[in-house]
Amino acid sequence: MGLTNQSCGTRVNKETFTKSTAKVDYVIALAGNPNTGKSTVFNALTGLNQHTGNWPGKTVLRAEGKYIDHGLVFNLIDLPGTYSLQANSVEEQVTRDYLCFQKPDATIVVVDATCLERNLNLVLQVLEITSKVVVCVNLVDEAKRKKICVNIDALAAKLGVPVVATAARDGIGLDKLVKTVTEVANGTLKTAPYYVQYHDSIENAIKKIQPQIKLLVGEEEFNTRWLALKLLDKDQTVLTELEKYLRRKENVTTEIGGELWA
Ligand SMILES: Nc1nc2c(ncn2[C@@H]2O[C@H](COP(=O)(O)OP(=O)(O)OP(=O)(O)O)[C@@H](O)[C@H]2O)c(=O)[nH]1
Ligand SMILES: [Mg+2]
Repeated sequence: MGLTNQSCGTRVNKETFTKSTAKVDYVIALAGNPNTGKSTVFNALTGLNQHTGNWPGKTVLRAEGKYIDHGLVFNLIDLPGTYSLQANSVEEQVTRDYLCFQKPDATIVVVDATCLERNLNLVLQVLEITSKVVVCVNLVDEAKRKKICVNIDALAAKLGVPVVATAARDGIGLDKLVKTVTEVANGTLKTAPYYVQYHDSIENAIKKIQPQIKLLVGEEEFNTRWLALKLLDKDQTVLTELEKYLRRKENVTTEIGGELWA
């Protein structure tokens, strides 16, 4: 089945869209290895309702656009292609910081059906940051040509998040992708992500410092297990971003406090 008027940015009724553009109901991130079809998915969903620029302070292209599903407006962010979230490159840092500190309502991880194993490394890393994930197994047409068959249900059961097969260039599977993303974003579809278990010494260290991190950043704010891992890793870039985030939060609280007392 192809895209529907209801779900697709390119085909959505212009009048309906214009009325709703002022508000955004959900923010959705698109992540994935380079060349997996992220921008193809992005363009198919947002059509002309998109704009590009650079990420603040970086020479990395940022594209974002809107689409509508069931009257709700979704802001889609096309993140740079990355093989991991180790922050070894500016692209990896942009993607990791966005997922961690901007906290999108759902994240689509686009993977290549013809080389799934290599792509799953990033999926596992994204799952460590956020549980609100939909895996989009793209290029299934190419996989079929190479006689590769991906067991979508088995993959979903193993990862604990929904998995949707697509051939984005031909618009195949995108309506199901949109529906699944809506369900994950609004919480009607609950996920139970697979977490990598580390060596006992690391797991014990995580247990020790996680409560301290929860006290510092608040329980609901972040995936404190992931932050604990990064701190154990002595990842300075995460510390810097966390400090910035906490400073911003403190300023907002002070401003709100000032308004209340004024
Ligand atoms: N056969 C086939 N080709 C596809 C599909 N989706 C995307 N492509 C092609 O794959 C190539 C890469 O697609 P992009 O959408 O640019 O991939 P990307 O993930 O945005 O790439 P980067 O931004 O460089 O990381 C393009 O030539 C697309 O036309 C698909 O489902 N099937
Ligand atoms: Mg792209």
